[in-house]
Amino acid sequence: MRNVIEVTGLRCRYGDFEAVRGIDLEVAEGELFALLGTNGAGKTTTMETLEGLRAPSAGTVRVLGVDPFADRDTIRARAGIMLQESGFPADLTVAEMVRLWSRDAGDALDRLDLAHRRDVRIKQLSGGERRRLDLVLALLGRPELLFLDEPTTGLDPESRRRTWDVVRGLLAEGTTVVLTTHYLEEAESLAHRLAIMDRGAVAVSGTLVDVLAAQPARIVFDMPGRLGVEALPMLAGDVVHEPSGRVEVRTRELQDDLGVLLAWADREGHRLSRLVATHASLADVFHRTKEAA
Ligand SMILES: Nc1ncnc2c1ncn2[C@@H]1O[C@H](COP(=O)(O)OP(=O)(O)OP(=O)(O)O)[C@@H](O)[C@H]1O
Repeated sequence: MRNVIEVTGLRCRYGDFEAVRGIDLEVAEGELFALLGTNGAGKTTTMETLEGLRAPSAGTVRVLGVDPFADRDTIRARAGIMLQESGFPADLTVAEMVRLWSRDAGDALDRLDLAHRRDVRIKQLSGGERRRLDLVLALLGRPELLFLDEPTTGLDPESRRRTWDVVRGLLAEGTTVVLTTHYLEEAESLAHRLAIMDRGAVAVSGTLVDVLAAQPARIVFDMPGRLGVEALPMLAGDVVHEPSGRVEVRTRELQDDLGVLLAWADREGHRLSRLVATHASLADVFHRTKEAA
């Protein structure tokens, strides 16, 4: 698969302060790449560099085969950009704003549930509606590469799901997407590949599957009766018995340990109430990253 973005040794300075400290990134055609990190980690600075809005202090950046800062025309023609904050003319209506950008809004207003707000002035839109309008505008011209900087901040759960559906539709059509978000479940549901930044550096990166598989999975249940952990069968994972009676098994052998546990419960006639078995979440990976820092 062709790389749409290649970044090597990227550094970005604001005066004496180095916000991005030598990062490497690759984004393949047609994938969704999530750039995650704590506040101030350097995500927006990196995105702005990829979008051609900022020159790097050092390193090389290739986007769609060009240097995005030197060749902004290429980026403008082929990429859609949804910034973290947009400065729309507040007195224009939604329809006027869309016409200003393009003759053909296609069904983007419909897809993002804004068609009924066409004649409303931008200043009268709710925060969530404005965010959806940002996305509509980024989609005009059917870009092959889309930058989404915190696209669902301020959206209610239904609008967020609708936005995810739109993004999934774009991926199915072959669009490449670079996303930043503070909602880890958003990245977990959409990303093929991700990087977690911490204070200007990449702390973790890889495919979503590999990043999650690197952390132990978890089995949680209420210990039956008044049994102690010594009653449990031999498990590969570490067992923690909370005073509340809840047991947590952290394991790299989820399927095997779950099988042993269920066979034991069956044999002994126990019910494991509130049983949950789950692979690691991005939230687990994120917290580990912060603990390790
Ligand atoms: N114009 C600027 N001048 C000086 N420092 C800046 C400027 N813009 C950003 N910074 C600093 O650079 C660092 C990285 O900022 P950046 O906005 O890239 O982080 P971020 O990961 O996007 O954070 P957030 O999640 O809060 O949006 C922060 O410490 C920030 O204070």
